[in-house]
Amino acid sequence: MLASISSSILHPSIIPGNCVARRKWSMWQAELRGSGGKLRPGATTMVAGSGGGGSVGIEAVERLYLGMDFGTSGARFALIDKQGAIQAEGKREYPLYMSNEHVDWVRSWKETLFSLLEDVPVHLRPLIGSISVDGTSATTMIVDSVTGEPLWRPLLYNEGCPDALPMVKSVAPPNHTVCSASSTLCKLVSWWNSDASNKSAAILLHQADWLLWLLHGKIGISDYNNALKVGYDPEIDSYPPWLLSQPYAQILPSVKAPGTPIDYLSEGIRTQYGFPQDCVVCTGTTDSIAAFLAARATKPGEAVTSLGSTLAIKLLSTIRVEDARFGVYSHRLDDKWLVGGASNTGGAVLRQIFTDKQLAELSEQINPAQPSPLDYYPLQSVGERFPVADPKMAPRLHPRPDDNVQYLHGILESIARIEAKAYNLLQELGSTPVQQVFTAGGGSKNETWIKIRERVLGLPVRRAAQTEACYGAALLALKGCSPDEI
Ligand SMILES: Nc1ncnc2c1ncn2[C@@H]1O[C@H](COP(=O)(O)OP(=O)(O)O)[C@@H](O)[C@H]1O
Ligand SMILES: O=C(CO)[C@H](O)[C@H](O)COP(=O)(O)O
Repeated sequence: MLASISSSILHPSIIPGNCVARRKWSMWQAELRGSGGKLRPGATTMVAGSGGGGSVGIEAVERLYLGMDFGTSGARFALIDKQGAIQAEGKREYPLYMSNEHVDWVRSWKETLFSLLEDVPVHLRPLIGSISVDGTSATTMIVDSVTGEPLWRPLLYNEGCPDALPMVKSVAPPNHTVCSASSTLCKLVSWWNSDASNKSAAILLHQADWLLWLLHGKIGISDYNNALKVGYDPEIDSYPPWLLSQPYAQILPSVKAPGTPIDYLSEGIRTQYGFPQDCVVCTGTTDSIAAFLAARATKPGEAVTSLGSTLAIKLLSTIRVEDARFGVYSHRLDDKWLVGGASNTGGAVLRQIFTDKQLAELSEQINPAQPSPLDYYPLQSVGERFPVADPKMAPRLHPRPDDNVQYLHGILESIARIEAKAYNLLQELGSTPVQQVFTAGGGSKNETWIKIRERVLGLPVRRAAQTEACYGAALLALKGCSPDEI
Protein backbone atom coordinates (compact mmCIF):
# COMPACT_ATOMS: atom_id res chain seq x y z
CA MET A 1 0.00 0.00 0.00
CA LEU A 2 2.79 2.36 0.87
CA ALA A 3 4.37 1.85 -2.54
CA SER A 4 1.15 2.92 -4.22
CA ILE A 5 0.87 5.90 -1.89
CA SER A 6 4.39 7.02 -2.58
CA SER A 7 4.02 6.59 -6.32
CA SER A 8 0.64 8.28 -6.48
CA ILE A 9 1.23 11.03 -3.92
CA LEU A 10 4.84 11.78 -4.26
CA HIS A 11 6.67 11.85 -7.54
CA PRO A 12 9.16 9.03 -6.78
CA SER A 13 11.37 10.65 -9.33
CA ILE A 14 11.96 13.74 -7.22
CA ILE A 15 15.32 12.14 -6.57
CA PRO A 16 17.52 12.40 -9.67
CA GLY A 17 19.61 9.55 -10.99
CA ASN A 18 21.47 9.43 -7.74
CA CYS A 19 21.84 5.87 -6.45
CA VAL A 20 22.64 7.05 -2.93
CA ALA A 21 19.49 9.11 -2.81
CA ARG A 22 17.47 6.30 -4.43
CA ARG A 23 18.82 3.84 -1.87
CA LYS A 24 17.80 6.31 0.84
CA TRP A 25 14.44 6.66 -0.86
CA SER A 26 13.91 2.88 -0.93
CA MET A 27 15.27 2.57 2.62
CA TRP A 28 12.79 5.23 3.70
CA GLN A 29 9.94 3.39 1.98
CA ALA A 30 11.01 0.06 3.54
CA GLU A 31 11.38 1.66 6.97
CA LEU A 32 8.00 3.34 6.83
CA ARG A 33 6.40 0.14 5.47
CA GLY A 34 7.99 -1.78 8.38
CA SER A 35 6.75 0.66 10.98
CA GLY A 36 3.31 0.73 9.38
CA GLY A 37 3.55 4.49 9.53
CA LYS A 38 3.28 4.41 13.36
CA LEU A 39 4.88 7.05 15.54
CA ARG A 40 8.50 6.50 16.33
CA PRO A 41 9.66 6.02 19.96
CA GLY A 42 9.42 9.26 21.88
CA ALA A 43 6.53 10.58 19.84
CA THR A 44 3.21 11.36 21.44
CA THR A 45 -0.07 9.60 20.75
CA MET A 46 -2.80 12.18 20.42
CA VAL A 47 -6.55 12.09 20.89
CA ALA A 48 -8.79 13.36 18.12
CA GLY A 49 -9.45 17.05 18.33
CA SER A 50 -9.86 20.12 16.26
CA GLY A 51 -7.96 23.36 16.50
CA GLY A 52 -7.46 26.64 14.69
CA GLY A 53 -5.78 27.11 11.33
CA GLY A 54 -8.36 25.06 9.48
CA SER A 55 -7.46 21.77 11.19
CA VAL A 56 -9.83 18.83 11.47
CA GLY A 57 -10.04 16.20 14.13
CA ILE A 58 -7.89 13.13 13.49
CA GLU A 59 -7.57 9.71 15.10
CA ALA A 60 -3.88 10.40 15.50
CA VAL A 61 -1.28 7.72 15.68
CA GLU A 62 0.06 8.89 12.29
CA ARG A 63 2.82 11.34 11.77
CA LEU A 64 2.19 14.61 10.01
CA TYR A 65 4.34 16.55 7.56
CA LEU A 66 4.63 20.34 7.42
CA GLY A 67 5.25 22.27 4.19
CA MET A 68 5.66 26.04 4.07
CA ASP A 69 5.59 28.16 0.91
CA PHE A 70 7.20 31.60 0.92
CA GLY A 71 5.72 33.07 -2.26
CA THR A 72 5.78 36.55 -3.66
CA SER A 73 2.81 38.05 -1.87
CA GLY A 74 2.63 35.94 1.27
CA ALA A 75 3.38 32.63 2.96
CA ARG A 76 1.27 29.52 3.51
CA PHE A 77 1.54 26.20 5.33
CA ALA A 78 -0.05 22.81 4.75
CA LEU A 79 0.06 19.97 7.29
CA ILE A 80 -0.60 16.57 5.70
CA ASP A 81 -0.70 12.94 6.80
CA LYS A 82 0.99 10.14 4.93
CA GLN A 83 -2.05 9.65 2.71
CA GLY A 84 -1.63 13.28 1.64
CA ALA A 85 -4.81 14.45 3.38
CA ILE A 86 -4.59 18.03 4.65
CA GLN A 87 -4.96 18.14 8.44
CA ALA A 88 -4.37 21.88 8.81
CA GLU A 89 -3.49 24.83 6.62
CA GLY A 90 -3.07 28.56 6.97
CA LYS A 91 -1.51 31.66 5.47
CA ARG A 92 0.07 34.95 6.45
CA GLU A 93 0.63 38.18 4.58
CA TYR A 94 4.20 39.49 4.88
CA PRO A 95 4.49 42.31 7.44
CA LEU A 96 6.21 45.19 5.65
CA TYR A 97 9.11 46.91 7.44
CA MET A 98 11.42 49.45 5.81
CA SER A 99 15.20 49.67 6.26
CA ASN A 100 17.38 52.15 4.37
CA GLU A 101 14.56 52.83 1.85
CA HIS A 102 14.18 49.10 1.08
CA VAL A 103 11.68 46.57 2.37
CA ASP A 104 13.33 44.68 5.26
CA TRP A 105 12.57 41.22 3.86
CA VAL A 106 14.88 39.48 6.35
CA ARG A 107 12.78 40.72 9.28
CA SER A 108 9.53 40.07 7.42
CA TRP A 109 10.38 36.50 6.36
CA LYS A 110 11.74 35.57 9.81
CA GLU A 111 8.66 36.94 11.57
CA THR A 112 6.37 35.20 9.08
CA LEU A 113 8.18 31.86 9.57
CA PHE A 114 7.54 31.83 13.30
CA SER A 115 4.01 33.21 12.84
CA LEU A 116 3.22 30.22 10.62
CA LEU A 117 4.61 27.87 13.33
CA GLU A 118 2.32 29.64 15.80
CA ASP A 119 -0.62 29.02 13.44
CA VAL A 120 -0.04 25.24 13.36
CA PRO A 121 -2.68 23.80 15.74
CA VAL A 122 -1.02 23.11 19.11
CA HIS A 123 -2.51 19.61 19.43
CA LEU A 124 -1.04 18.56 16.06
CA ARG A 125 2.51 19.85 16.59
CA PRO A 126 3.72 16.74 18.56
CA LEU A 127 2.81 14.63 15.50
CA ILE A 128 4.97 16.52 13.05
CA GLY A 129 7.75 14.28 11.77
CA SER A 130 9.35 16.61 9.26
CA ILE A 131 9.30 20.10 7.81
CA SER A 132 10.26 21.55 4.43
CA VAL A 133 10.08 25.00 2.82
CA ASP A 134 9.89 26.35 -0.73
CA GLY A 135 10.82 29.88 -1.71
CA THR A 136 11.00 32.10 -4.76
CA SER A 137 13.74 31.07 -7.16
CA ALA A 138 16.95 33.13 -7.40
CA THR A 139 15.97 35.13 -4.32
CA THR A 140 19.54 35.56 -3.12
CA MET A 141 21.05 36.22 0.29
CA ILE A 142 24.73 36.74 1.16
CA VAL A 143 25.10 36.01 4.87
CA ASP A 144 27.78 35.59 7.51
CA SER A 145 28.74 31.91 7.48
CA VAL A 146 28.86 31.84 11.30
CA THR A 147 26.00 34.04 12.46
CA GLY A 148 23.74 33.80 9.40
CA GLU A 149 23.33 37.57 9.56
CA PRO A 150 22.86 39.14 6.10
CA LEU A 151 25.92 40.96 4.72
CA TRP A 152 23.87 42.47 1.89
CA ARG A 153 20.20 43.13 1.35
CA PRO A 154 18.39 40.13 -0.18
CA LEU A 155 17.85 40.43 -3.94
CA LEU A 156 14.45 39.08 -4.99
CA TYR A 157 13.72 36.58 -7.78
CA ASN A 158 12.91 39.27 -10.32
CA GLU A 159 15.64 41.77 -9.41
CA GLY A 160 18.55 41.94 -11.84
CA CYS A 161 22.26 42.75 -11.66
CA PRO A 162 23.05 43.61 -15.30
CA ASP A 163 26.43 45.00 -14.14
CA ALA A 164 27.61 41.42 -13.56
CA LEU A 165 26.23 39.94 -16.78
CA PRO A 166 29.33 40.51 -18.96
CA MET A 167 31.58 38.77 -16.40
CA VAL A 168 29.13 35.87 -16.00
CA LYS A 169 28.85 35.47 -19.77
CA SER A 170 32.65 35.45 -20.02
CA VAL A 171 32.96 32.34 -17.82
CA ALA A 172 29.70 30.39 -18.43
CA PRO A 173 28.84 28.34 -21.54
CA PRO A 174 26.84 30.23 -24.22
CA ASN A 175 23.16 30.77 -23.36
CA HIS A 176 23.61 29.01 -19.99
CA THR A 177 20.81 29.55 -17.44
CA VAL A 178 23.07 31.84 -15.39
CA CYS A 179 23.42 34.20 -18.39
CA SER A 180 20.45 36.26 -17.24
CA ALA A 181 20.67 39.48 -15.22
CA SER A 182 18.20 38.04 -12.67
CA SER A 183 20.20 34.82 -12.15
CA THR A 184 21.58 34.04 -8.72
CA LEU A 185 25.09 33.99 -10.17
CA CYS A 186 24.77 37.55 -11.49
CA LYS A 187 23.68 38.63 -8.02
CA LEU A 188 26.63 36.80 -6.43
CA VAL A 189 29.15 38.30 -8.88
CA SER A 190 27.67 41.78 -8.41
CA TRP A 191 28.21 41.50 -4.66
CA TRP A 192 31.67 40.02 -5.12
CA ASN A 193 32.66 42.95 -7.37
CA SER A 194 31.23 45.50 -4.97
CA ASP A 195 33.28 46.77 -2.05
CA ALA A 196 32.54 43.55 -0.23
CA SER A 197 35.31 43.36 2.32
CA ASN A 198 34.06 40.35 4.29
CA LYS A 199 34.29 37.77 1.50
CA SER A 200 36.03 35.16 3.68
CA ALA A 201 33.15 35.22 6.17
CA ALA A 202 30.38 35.04 3.58
CA ILE A 203 28.15 32.28 2.23
CA LEU A 204 25.40 32.43 -0.37
CA LEU A 205 21.94 31.14 0.53
CA HIS A 206 18.60 31.22 -1.23
CA GLN A 207 15.48 32.38 0.58
CA ALA A 208 14.31 28.80 1.30
CA ASP A 209 17.82 27.76 2.43
CA TRP A 210 18.02 30.64 4.93
CA LEU A 211 14.54 29.96 6.34
CA LEU A 212 15.42 26.28 6.76
CA TRP A 213 18.70 27.26 8.47
CA LEU A 214 16.66 29.19 11.03
CA LEU A 215 14.95 25.88 11.80
CA HIS A 216 17.86 23.38 11.77
CA GLY A 217 20.92 25.56 12.43
CA LYS A 218 23.28 24.00 9.85
CA ILE A 219 24.31 26.88 7.59
CA GLY A 220 25.35 26.57 3.95
CA ILE A 221 23.00 23.90 2.61
CA SER A 222 20.80 24.28 -0.49
CA ASP A 223 18.90 22.04 -2.91
CA TYR A 224 19.50 21.44 -6.61
CA ASN A 225 16.35 23.32 -7.64
CA ASN A 226 17.25 26.52 -5.82
CA ALA A 227 20.92 26.13 -6.81
CA LEU A 228 20.18 25.83 -10.55
CA LYS A 229 20.37 29.58 -11.17
CA VAL A 230 23.72 29.97 -9.42
CA GLY A 231 25.10 27.40 -11.87
CA TYR A 232 24.69 24.01 -10.19
CA ASP A 233 24.34 21.24 -12.79
CA PRO A 234 21.77 18.65 -11.61
CA GLU A 235 22.78 16.32 -14.44
CA ILE A 236 26.29 15.81 -12.98
CA ASP A 237 25.14 16.49 -9.39
CA SER A 238 27.88 19.08 -8.99
CA TYR A 239 28.93 22.65 -9.68
CA PRO A 240 30.63 22.62 -13.11
CA PRO A 241 34.42 23.13 -13.39
CA TRP A 242 34.00 26.55 -15.03
CA LEU A 243 32.23 27.75 -11.87
CA LEU A 244 34.39 25.97 -9.29
CA SER A 245 37.45 27.65 -10.76
CA GLN A 246 36.09 31.12 -9.97
CA PRO A 247 37.27 32.94 -6.80
CA TYR A 248 33.68 33.40 -5.58
CA ALA A 249 33.06 29.62 -5.68
CA GLN A 250 34.26 29.63 -2.06
CA ILE A 251 30.92 31.04 -0.88
CA LEU A 252 28.65 28.60 -2.72
CA PRO A 253 26.43 26.40 -0.53
CA SER A 254 26.58 22.62 -0.57
CA VAL A 255 23.72 21.08 -2.55
CA LYS A 256 21.42 18.14 -1.81
CA ALA A 257 18.29 16.73 -3.40
CA PRO A 258 15.03 18.43 -2.42
CA GLY A 259 13.43 16.71 0.57
CA THR A 260 16.74 15.46 2.03
CA PRO A 261 16.79 15.35 5.85
CA ILE A 262 19.37 17.85 7.14
CA ASP A 263 19.05 17.81 10.89
CA TYR A 264 16.57 17.77 13.72
CA LEU A 265 14.53 20.89 14.41
CA SER A 266 16.58 23.12 16.73
CA GLU A 267 16.01 22.32 20.42
CA GLY A 268 14.92 25.86 21.29
CA ILE A 269 12.27 25.97 18.59
CA ARG A 270 11.18 22.41 19.34
CA THR A 271 10.53 23.09 23.01
CA GLN A 272 9.00 26.54 22.40
CA TYR A 273 6.43 25.27 19.90
CA GLY A 274 5.91 21.70 21.14
CA PHE A 275 7.34 19.73 18.22
CA PRO A 276 8.62 16.18 18.87
CA GLN A 277 12.25 15.28 19.49
CA ASP A 278 12.57 13.42 16.18
CA CYS A 279 11.14 16.19 13.98
CA VAL A 280 13.54 16.59 11.07
CA VAL A 281 14.05 19.57 8.76
CA CYS A 282 14.57 18.75 5.08
CA THR A 283 15.96 20.64 2.11
CA GLY A 284 13.37 22.52 0.10
CA THR A 285 12.78 23.64 -3.45
CA THR A 286 11.46 26.64 -5.41
CA ASP A 287 7.84 27.76 -5.34
CA SER A 288 7.00 26.74 -8.88
CA ILE A 289 8.60 23.30 -8.46
CA ALA A 290 6.61 22.86 -5.25
CA ALA A 291 3.48 23.80 -7.21
CA PHE A 292 4.39 21.18 -9.81
CA LEU A 293 4.80 18.51 -7.13
CA ALA A 294 1.45 19.54 -5.60
CA ALA A 295 -0.29 19.08 -8.95
CA ARG A 296 1.02 15.48 -9.20
CA ALA A 297 1.66 15.70 -12.93
CA THR A 298 3.60 12.56 -13.78
CA LYS A 299 3.62 12.01 -17.56
CA PRO A 300 5.90 13.69 -20.12
CA GLY A 301 3.80 16.31 -21.90
CA GLU A 302 1.92 17.21 -18.73
CA ALA A 303 2.61 20.76 -17.55
CA VAL A 304 1.82 23.03 -14.64
CA THR A 305 1.29 26.75 -15.05
CA SER A 306 1.60 28.57 -11.73
CA LEU A 307 -0.67 31.60 -11.95
CA GLY A 308 0.59 33.35 -8.84
CA SER A 309 2.04 36.82 -8.68
CA THR A 310 4.06 35.69 -11.68
CA LEU A 311 3.47 33.18 -14.50
CA ALA A 312 5.80 30.21 -13.99
CA ILE A 313 5.69 27.27 -16.38
CA LYS A 314 6.92 23.71 -15.80
CA LEU A 315 6.59 21.11 -18.61
CA LEU A 316 7.60 17.50 -17.86
CA SER A 317 9.95 16.61 -20.72
CA THR A 318 12.27 13.75 -21.60
CA ILE A 319 14.58 16.32 -23.22
CA ARG A 320 16.56 18.93 -21.30
CA VAL A 321 16.34 22.43 -22.78
CA GLU A 322 18.42 25.45 -21.72
CA ASP A 323 18.48 28.76 -23.57
CA ALA A 324 19.03 32.00 -21.67
CA ARG A 325 18.22 33.99 -24.80
CA PHE A 326 14.58 33.23 -24.02
CA GLY A 327 14.81 32.62 -20.25
CA VAL A 328 14.34 28.86 -20.71
CA TYR A 329 15.93 26.39 -18.30
CA SER A 330 15.34 22.86 -17.02
CA HIS A 331 15.04 21.60 -13.48
CA ARG A 332 15.85 17.93 -13.05
CA LEU A 333 13.29 15.34 -11.99
CA ASP A 334 15.04 11.89 -11.96
CA ASP A 335 15.51 10.87 -15.62
CA LYS A 336 13.15 13.63 -16.81
CA TRP A 337 13.27 17.41 -16.90
CA LEU A 338 10.97 20.22 -15.84
CA VAL A 339 11.48 22.55 -18.77
CA GLY A 340 10.17 26.09 -18.47
CA GLY A 341 10.72 29.55 -17.15
CA ALA A 342 9.06 32.35 -15.26
CA SER A 343 7.50 35.44 -16.74
CA ASN A 344 7.06 38.71 -14.84
CA THR A 345 3.47 38.86 -16.02
CA GLY A 346 0.81 37.34 -13.79
CA GLY A 347 -1.40 38.03 -10.82
CA ALA A 348 0.65 40.83 -9.33
CA VAL A 349 -0.31 43.00 -12.32
CA LEU A 350 -3.98 42.12 -11.78
CA ARG A 351 -3.67 42.99 -8.07
CA GLN A 352 -2.33 46.46 -9.00
CA ILE A 353 -5.63 47.15 -10.80
CA PHE A 354 -8.34 44.97 -9.20
CA THR A 355 -9.08 43.50 -5.79
CA ASP A 356 -9.56 39.73 -5.63
CA LYS A 357 -13.29 40.38 -5.15
CA GLN A 358 -13.45 42.55 -8.29
CA LEU A 359 -11.52 39.88 -10.21
CA ALA A 360 -14.10 37.26 -9.27
CA GLU A 361 -17.11 39.51 -10.00
CA LEU A 362 -15.79 40.94 -13.29
CA SER A 363 -14.61 37.51 -14.51
CA GLU A 364 -18.15 36.15 -14.21
CA GLN A 365 -19.28 38.78 -16.74
CA ILE A 366 -16.68 37.75 -19.35
CA ASN A 367 -17.65 35.42 -22.22
CA PRO A 368 -14.54 33.18 -22.44
CA ALA A 369 -15.53 31.91 -25.88
CA GLN A 370 -15.25 35.44 -27.25
CA PRO A 371 -11.68 36.56 -28.15
CA SER A 372 -10.65 39.98 -26.82
CA PRO A 373 -9.37 42.45 -29.42
CA LEU A 374 -7.14 44.11 -26.81
CA ASP A 375 -3.43 43.36 -27.04
CA TYR A 376 -1.46 44.01 -23.85
CA TYR A 377 1.81 42.87 -22.30
CA PRO A 378 0.87 43.06 -18.60
CA LEU A 379 3.93 43.78 -16.45
CA GLN A 380 4.24 45.55 -13.08
CA SER A 381 7.39 47.35 -14.19
CA VAL A 382 10.03 47.36 -16.93
CA GLY A 383 11.68 43.99 -17.54
CA GLU A 384 10.66 40.49 -18.68
CA ARG A 385 12.40 37.13 -18.05
CA PHE A 386 10.47 34.60 -20.22
CA PRO A 387 9.42 33.78 -22.95
CA VAL A 388 11.23 36.97 -23.92
CA ALA A 389 14.33 37.70 -21.85
CA ASP A 390 14.39 41.50 -22.12
CA PRO A 391 15.29 43.57 -19.04
CA LYS A 392 14.11 46.66 -20.92
CA MET A 393 10.64 45.42 -21.95
CA ALA A 394 8.03 48.01 -20.96
CA PRO A 395 4.56 47.16 -19.60
CA ARG A 396 1.73 47.56 -22.13
CA LEU A 397 -1.73 47.99 -20.59
CA HIS A 398 -3.29 50.67 -22.81
CA PRO A 399 -5.66 51.68 -24.38
CA ARG A 400 -7.86 51.08 -21.35
CA PRO A 401 -11.57 50.74 -22.24
CA ASP A 402 -14.14 52.42 -20.00
CA ASP A 403 -15.67 49.03 -19.27
CA ASN A 404 -13.68 47.11 -16.62
CA VAL A 405 -15.09 43.79 -17.84
CA GLN A 406 -13.56 44.41 -21.27
CA TYR A 407 -10.31 45.62 -19.66
CA LEU A 408 -9.96 42.51 -17.49
CA HIS A 409 -10.90 40.31 -20.44
CA GLY A 410 -8.06 41.91 -22.44
CA ILE A 411 -5.55 41.40 -19.64
CA LEU A 412 -6.52 37.76 -18.96
CA GLU A 413 -6.44 36.98 -22.69
CA SER A 414 -3.09 38.74 -23.15
CA ILE A 415 -1.55 36.72 -20.30
CA ALA A 416 -3.00 33.58 -21.93
CA ARG A 417 -1.27 34.56 -25.20
CA ILE A 418 2.04 34.90 -23.31
CA GLU A 419 1.46 31.43 -21.82
CA ALA A 420 0.76 30.02 -25.31
CA LYS A 421 3.89 31.70 -26.70
CA ALA A 422 5.88 30.13 -23.86
CA TYR A 423 4.65 26.57 -24.49
CA ASN A 424 5.18 26.95 -28.26
CA LEU A 425 8.72 28.19 -27.60
CA LEU A 426 9.55 25.17 -25.42
CA GLN A 427 8.42 22.84 -28.21
CA GLU A 428 10.38 24.81 -30.83
CA LEU A 429 13.47 24.41 -28.63
CA GLY A 430 12.98 20.63 -28.57
CA SER A 431 11.05 19.83 -25.40
CA THR A 432 8.39 17.12 -25.25
CA PRO A 433 5.25 18.72 -26.75
CA VAL A 434 2.69 19.83 -24.16
CA GLN A 435 -0.51 17.75 -24.04
CA GLN A 436 -2.25 18.84 -20.84
CA VAL A 437 -1.90 21.89 -18.60
CA PHE A 438 -2.70 21.90 -14.88
CA THR A 439 -3.07 25.24 -13.13
CA ALA A 440 -1.73 26.19 -9.71
CA GLY A 441 -1.61 29.44 -7.76
CA GLY A 442 -4.16 32.10 -6.97
CA GLY A 443 -5.28 32.45 -10.58
CA SER A 444 -6.33 28.80 -10.71
CA LYS A 445 -9.61 29.68 -8.96
CA ASN A 446 -10.71 31.67 -12.02
CA GLU A 447 -12.79 29.27 -14.15
CA THR A 448 -13.36 31.96 -16.81
CA TRP A 449 -9.60 32.38 -17.19
CA ILE A 450 -9.17 28.60 -17.48
CA LYS A 451 -11.67 28.59 -20.37
CA ILE A 452 -9.94 31.54 -22.05
CA ARG A 453 -6.63 29.75 -21.70
CA GLU A 454 -8.05 26.50 -23.14
CA ARG A 455 -9.22 28.44 -26.20
CA VAL A 456 -5.95 30.34 -26.65
CA LEU A 457 -3.67 27.34 -25.92
CA GLY A 458 -5.81 24.85 -27.87
CA LEU A 459 -5.17 22.37 -25.05
CA PRO A 460 -7.10 20.88 -22.11
CA VAL A 461 -6.52 23.07 -19.05
CA ARG A 462 -7.53 21.89 -15.60
CA ARG A 463 -7.26 23.24 -12.08
CA ALA A 464 -4.76 21.03 -10.24
CA ALA A 465 -6.13 18.85 -7.45
CA GLN A 466 -3.87 20.78 -5.08
CA THR A 467 -3.12 24.32 -6.23
CA GLU A 468 -0.89 25.54 -3.40
CA ALA A 469 2.91 25.23 -3.47
CA CYS A 470 2.93 24.61 0.30
CA TYR A 471 1.26 21.24 -0.41
CA GLY A 472 4.21 20.34 -2.63
CA ALA A 473 6.59 21.38 0.16
CA ALA A 474 4.66 19.12 2.55
CA LEU A 475 5.11 16.21 0.10
CA LEU A 476 8.86 16.90 0.22
CA ALA A 477 8.72 16.78 4.02
CA LEU A 478 6.84 13.47 3.77
CA LYS A 479 9.57 12.09 1.49
CA GLY A 480 12.32 13.33 3.78
CA CYS A 481 10.98 12.15 7.13
CA SER A 482 13.89 9.79 7.81
CA PRO A 483 15.94 10.78 10.87
CA ASP A 484 18.15 7.72 10.31
CA GLU A 485 19.71 9.60 7.40
CA ILE A 486 20.90 12.57 9.48
N1 LIG B 1 -10.15 35.27 -9.21
C1 LIG B 1 -8.89 35.50 -9.57
N2 LIG B 1 -8.58 35.52 -10.89
C2 LIG B 1 -7.31 35.73 -11.28
N3 LIG B 1 -6.27 35.94 -10.44
C3 LIG B 1 -6.55 35.92 -9.12
C4 LIG B 1 -7.86 35.70 -8.62
N4 LIG B 1 -7.79 35.77 -7.26
C5 LIG B 1 -6.50 36.02 -6.94
N5 LIG B 1 -5.78 36.13 -8.05
C6 LIG B 1 -4.35 36.43 -8.14
O1 LIG B 1 -3.60 35.45 -7.44
C7 LIG B 1 -2.38 36.05 -7.03
C8 LIG B 1 -1.95 35.43 -5.73
O2 LIG B 1 -1.72 34.07 -6.01
P1 LIG B 1 -0.61 33.32 -5.14
O3 LIG B 1 -0.51 31.95 -5.69
O4 LIG B 1 -0.90 33.53 -3.70
O5 LIG B 1 0.66 34.20 -5.53
P2 LIG B 1 2.16 34.14 -4.92
O6 LIG B 1 2.32 32.85 -4.17
O7 LIG B 1 3.00 34.25 -6.15
O8 LIG B 1 2.28 35.33 -4.04
C9 LIG B 1 -2.64 37.53 -6.88
O9 LIG B 1 -1.64 38.27 -7.58
C10 LIG B 1 -4.02 37.75 -7.46
O10 LIG B 1 -4.04 38.82 -8.40
O1 LIG C 1 8.56 33.82 -10.47
C1 LIG C 1 9.06 33.37 -9.45
C2 LIG C 1 8.51 33.72 -8.10
O2 LIG C 1 7.22 33.26 -7.97
C3 LIG C 1 10.22 32.43 -9.55
O3 LIG C 1 11.04 32.89 -10.52
C4 LIG C 1 9.69 31.06 -9.84
O4 LIG C 1 10.02 30.32 -8.72
C5 LIG C 1 10.26 30.40 -11.06
O5 LIG C 1 11.55 29.93 -10.81
P1 LIG C 1 11.85 28.35 -10.97
O6 LIG C 1 11.41 27.99 -12.36
O7 LIG C 1 13.34 28.24 -10.76
O8 LIG C 1 11.04 27.64 -9.94
